[in-house]
Amino acid sequence: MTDWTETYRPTTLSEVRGNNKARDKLEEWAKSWDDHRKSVIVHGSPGVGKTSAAHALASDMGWPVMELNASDSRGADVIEKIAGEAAKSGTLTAGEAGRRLVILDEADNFHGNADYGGSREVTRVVKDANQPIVLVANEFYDMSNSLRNACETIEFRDVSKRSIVPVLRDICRREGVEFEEEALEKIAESTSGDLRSAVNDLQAVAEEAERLTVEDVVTSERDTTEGIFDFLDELIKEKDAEGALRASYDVDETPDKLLNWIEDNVPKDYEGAELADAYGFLSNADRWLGRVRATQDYSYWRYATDNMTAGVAASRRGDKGGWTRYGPPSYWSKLGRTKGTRNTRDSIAERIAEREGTSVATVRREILPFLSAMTHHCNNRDLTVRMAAAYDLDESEVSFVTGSGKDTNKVESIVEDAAELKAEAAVEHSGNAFFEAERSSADSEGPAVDGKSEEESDESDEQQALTATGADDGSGTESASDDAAETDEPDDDQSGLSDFF
Ligand SMILES: Nc1ncnc2c1ncn2[C@@H]1O[C@H](COP(=O)(O)OP(=O)(O)OP(=O)(O)O)[C@@H](O)[C@H]1O
Repeated sequence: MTDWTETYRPTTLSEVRGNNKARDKLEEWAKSWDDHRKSVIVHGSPGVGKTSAAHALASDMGWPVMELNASDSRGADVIEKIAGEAAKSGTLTAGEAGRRLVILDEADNFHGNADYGGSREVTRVVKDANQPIVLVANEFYDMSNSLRNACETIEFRDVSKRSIVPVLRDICRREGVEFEEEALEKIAESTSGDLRSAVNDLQAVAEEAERLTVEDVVTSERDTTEGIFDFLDELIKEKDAEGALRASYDVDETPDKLLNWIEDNVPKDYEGAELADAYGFLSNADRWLGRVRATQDYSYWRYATDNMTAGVAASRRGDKGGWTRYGPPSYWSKLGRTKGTRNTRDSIAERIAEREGTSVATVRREILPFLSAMTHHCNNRDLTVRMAAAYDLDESEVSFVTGSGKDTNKVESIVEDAAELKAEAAVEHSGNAFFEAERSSADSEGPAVDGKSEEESDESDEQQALTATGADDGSGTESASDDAAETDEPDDDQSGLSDFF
């Protein structure tokens, strides 16, 4: 059966649902392009219709599309050629006729591709473009400062349940699928803002059932999550490295989703040095996933899987028994999906980045998840207080990182204690209260680094350049620092977490 997300891809802007303002802005941008000649960044969570909107726009405007993405091997000179061609074609064919829309997909990933000469080159091309360019990105802040500043910006928000349900209803009618209204609502709810996932889920359930009922939706949700709980039990408590890897073959999840499940659940049973080791492996796994994204070379998936399964199992020390309430990656991995949480996350990340002298992207990908795991539900109160003190976190920020309720006495008292600690520290000396303390306590527990990161530092230049993907968030100033992240230089940021142990 064909993929419904393809069949029902919007062909005109008016079919793009749920982001009316963004849609109008995009249209306005295109219509006035001749006057401003700026490129535009369209950013937002996956599956909210950014790429579809760009294509729909082109079709509405009657512009042919030239699409490139970060893994394309064609390089910046190709974009330059396309972007610079307007002058030529403009003379051949009068006015708008020679116009085409350049869509740069995964624009937050270009710095990972050496063929493009890094984001600096892309920025230059984007600035001088003779054709309208739409840059599509998930993570606005993963693009360099100068690239962001050179462009107009349009944010696509998560699609509301209210906008998702009619899309699903429409598809059902066109496919001749009978449905309970409530079933559609259930699907819309569980995909929280991601319209593509909603359409995919709808298709998956509809293929199994004559008539779509709420029970069908609930059962299908349960089926896809059931296997994973058994796997987590095996990985975290029972199997050795090889067994854990084998067990993962039966799990029906992509490695990136699996990583979310593992990183959310491993702190429920691991602690101290074993947790630190496990996070070292998870962080390696995440880097391999980053390489997959940057290169579209899915053969790297297996290294990600090795790290997150065998690595995590091998980090276990001592027997684990009993029953643990594992849960879906509801908290941390969903952060950043809504604008509110994205703003909180980014504001904390910027502060930590400044304090730790690293990039916002590194903080977001590596340090915040780590802090979140180590202070989960404020279980380690002392550590949570030190963290709040070190980074000036208020109640809502502590609750964001730890996952605890904002108004709980626990969080309030932590923030009070943090204020006291800060006052004391101001007397002695300020500085990095949190990591200083962490580092010394981890030192005393023996080396926690898994050895893999050392191996990684022996990698080829090319791989180091790829590894640098996560380092260039552009939050710093342009020039020297950007260059370092975009060329072959290994970047200090990359050492990420392991440095703190
Ligand atoms: N706003 C929307 N209106 C209508 N359909 C949508 C919308 N968003 C997503 N879809 C459906 O999801 C599919 C994927 O959307 P699209 O690729 O445009 O999302 P995206 O935001 O670009 O995601 P990504 O960042 O992962 O590429 C579309 O083909 C369409 O079926």
